[in-house]
Amino acid sequence: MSKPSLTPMMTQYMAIKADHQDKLLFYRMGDFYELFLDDAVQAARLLDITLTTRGQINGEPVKMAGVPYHAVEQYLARLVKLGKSVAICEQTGEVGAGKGPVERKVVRIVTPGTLTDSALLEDKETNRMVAVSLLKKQLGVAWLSLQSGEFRCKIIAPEALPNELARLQAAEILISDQTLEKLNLDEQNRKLTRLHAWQFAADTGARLIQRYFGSQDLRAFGLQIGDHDAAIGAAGALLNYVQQTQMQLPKHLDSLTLEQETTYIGMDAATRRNLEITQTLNGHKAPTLFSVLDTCATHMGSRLLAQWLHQPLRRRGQIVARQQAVAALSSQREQIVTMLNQVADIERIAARIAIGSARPRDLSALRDSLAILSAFSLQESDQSSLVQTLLEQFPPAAPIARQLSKAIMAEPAVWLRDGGVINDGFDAELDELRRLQNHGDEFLQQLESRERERTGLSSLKVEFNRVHGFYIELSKLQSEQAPADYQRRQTLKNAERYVTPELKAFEEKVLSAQQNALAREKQLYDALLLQLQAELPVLQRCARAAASLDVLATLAKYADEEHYCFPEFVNYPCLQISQGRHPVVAAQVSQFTANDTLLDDKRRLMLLTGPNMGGKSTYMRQVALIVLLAHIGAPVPAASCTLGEFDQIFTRIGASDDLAGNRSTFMVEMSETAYILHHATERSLVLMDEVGRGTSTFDGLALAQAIAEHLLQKNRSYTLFATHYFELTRLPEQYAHAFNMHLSALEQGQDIVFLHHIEPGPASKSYGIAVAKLAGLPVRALNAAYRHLQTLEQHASRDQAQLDMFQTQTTEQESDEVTQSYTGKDNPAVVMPADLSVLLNALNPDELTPKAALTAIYDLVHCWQNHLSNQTIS
Ligand SMILES: Nc1ncnc2c1ncn2[C@@H]1O[C@H](COP(=O)(O)OP(=O)(O)OP(=O)(O)O)[C@@H](O)[C@H]1O
Repeated sequence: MSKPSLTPMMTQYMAIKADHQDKLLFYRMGDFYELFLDDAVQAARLLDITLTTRGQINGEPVKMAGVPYHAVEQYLARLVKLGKSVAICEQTGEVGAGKGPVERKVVRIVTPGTLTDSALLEDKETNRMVAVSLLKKQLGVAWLSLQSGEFRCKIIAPEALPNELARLQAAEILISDQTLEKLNLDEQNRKLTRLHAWQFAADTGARLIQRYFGSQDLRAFGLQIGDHDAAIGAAGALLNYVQQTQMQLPKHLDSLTLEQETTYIGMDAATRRNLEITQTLNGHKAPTLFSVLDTCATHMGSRLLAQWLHQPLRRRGQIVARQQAVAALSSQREQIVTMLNQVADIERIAARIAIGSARPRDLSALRDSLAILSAFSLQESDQSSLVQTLLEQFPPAAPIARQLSKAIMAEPAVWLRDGGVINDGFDAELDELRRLQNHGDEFLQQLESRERERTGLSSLKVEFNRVHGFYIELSKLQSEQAPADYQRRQTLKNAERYVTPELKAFEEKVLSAQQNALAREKQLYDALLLQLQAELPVLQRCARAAASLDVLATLAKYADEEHYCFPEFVNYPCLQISQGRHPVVAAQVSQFTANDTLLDDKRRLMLLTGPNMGGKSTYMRQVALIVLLAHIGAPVPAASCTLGEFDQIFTRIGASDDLAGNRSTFMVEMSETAYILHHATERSLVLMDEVGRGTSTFDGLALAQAIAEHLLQKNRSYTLFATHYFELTRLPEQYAHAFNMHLSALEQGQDIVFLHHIEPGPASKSYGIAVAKLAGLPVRALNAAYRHLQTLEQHASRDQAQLDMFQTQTTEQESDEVTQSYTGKDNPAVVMPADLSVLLNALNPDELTPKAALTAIYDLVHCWQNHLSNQTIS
């Protein structure tokens, strides 16, 4: 096949594209970024832009789509949200400098995990890139945020990966095909970026880490070749990827830390979802725990709050230090908020300084923010050592603020290329160039009056425009008398424009002064950025301290205004909450009923019953959210709260299909339950909401009972177990550590009033039909439901008799066998040996409909016959 004949520009395009096959290539042509061929087709579909053609290759039109350069950020943001990476190719050579197309180069690669541009980032979210590496059965995870400089790694069990990714809320996941094959990750996941396995090699990783931090030994980071190879490889892959996409390694990354499993309270992915920490179950951003609590003054504070909520601490010392800080800030909250309201997002500005993309307005905002922070003090900061440490981070920024005040104009231009960024008096050379330009006005005025006098022409004016530069203008009428040294430049309808040698010489001087001034400003600006890069650690410490102060002051508001209390931590098993509230639901309903909770070593499993809509899910989540808030050092929505030690929170709430993962609702329910039974300990909080309801009644009941028993006997976790299976409320008869509670409701005729109040003992009824009535089910259907309910209850009383016997026979050791014999409605073996007197006792003739009476007679006869035949056999 003959080689396609390409234009020089297409040849250049193809060569650049060959290095960026897996990305969309934005190829700069004048005021547009153009995409060609398949890239154009993809971009046209994803961005809804017009697909056109330009030229031909082998007789086929070349598909092309473009976006204007000034609006590129909004297009990039959309592509990145869709998980695409984009290579930005700029014109780097002089136009017309040589033969062929102007020189072009890829200057950066925009990927979901490496964003730093404020236009492409969510203000309140931390963008993290995570690398995953499996080496000899050891799974290493490393993560990095280019905006905050966070850089950490961890060794985890392979099955914990989905939970870790959920905790880190990864924007991009770097992984090799080999690792992906062995892990249970969805290959279609848009966040995956596949890299070669060699990029995760531990020895290369070690070299990159040591070189970046200028250290001789990995042990400084708590890492060791041989012990932590997978984590080292993952961290190395991240550094390499940043270098490749940013064309540099920015200097602001934190010292790499190895995170321990015991640092935070563990929460699996399902728990984070179910507790609606930063996202609702429907995928919305509000109302969530975060959206309700977040009144932070700065975006840095909001991001840190979200981070704290996803990483509740286990170390008591840290928690108590935060509690003390919140308490100390309470009386000075307004002062802090007023101050922070004037502080910009220093963390993100620092990141842009690190990669050299900070704009003039970033620096003026930084200057103002640092000046405010470094002058800030609090009177009663000595009540908390944490607050004192935070405040100590601000004064070292004062010299940077002073330097910026000297260097940057009060209100600099948006773009450096327009000039007007560097302050007057900062640089003698720049001042001189500017003087030349400004002096120009005086010169022009003098010239104008001189020429008027010389020519005696009253219409003479000296002016300037961008196209023609400086000129002398005369009206048409007087143009006849123009002196001989006036050279005509332009003819208008009513005027003539001229230049003189003197004016030309002046123009050259001014224009070159202008260009030189712009070039000098750029030089000075770049030098300033370099100086600031050396100050990055100060800036980052300042940003983090401001963010922490913001979050602590925000939490103080809840202690003051919403009557939240500080939990007390004890060294014995205890989960005691009095007058607890659900922070999100309480903010939404007009009157929230506060409720108590008490679990301890003797009360391990609460069986929670009550009508639909009675408040069971709300109550259970409220307990988990209070435990979570307690561990971020926040006050909690309760009158008092005492907590023992906690290691993990698990929830099995609600039913959702995982169609993409090829798992039915029931399968999801059981996999999540299996995970809990395998991992929960006696320090874990477990919420089980209606487990077993996804299958047939008997299977569901059998499973629910077995799961509750497992939690009681094996896991011994603090468990809240909500159920509609009333049979389960008998568990406390067998297990001393189980107890019943219910959410109360009042029945008024066929209607129901929810009290939402928790009370001891099991609920007496489920009120399902009353709730259906509230939901507006047609009267006809409701009446039919009442009739069916009556019939079913007659049958149930027979089944209940069987269950009674079944339960009295059960011992703890036999419970496994019993669960198996209790198999389901399709299995004839379900019929248990029946006791006639129990059946008869359960009958209430006054309440029987004729049909139910007939069924009861059949049952009795059947039971009697069984009894007789059993006797015959024995
Ligand atoms: N303590 C409370 N005080 C006031 N309102 C409450 C309280 N608890 C719950 N509610 C209200 O009742 C609604 C239903 O609560 P929830 O979903 O917790 O009930 P449920 O018992 O879990 O229902 P179901 O069994 O149908 O899942 C909530 O959306 C909330 O509006």
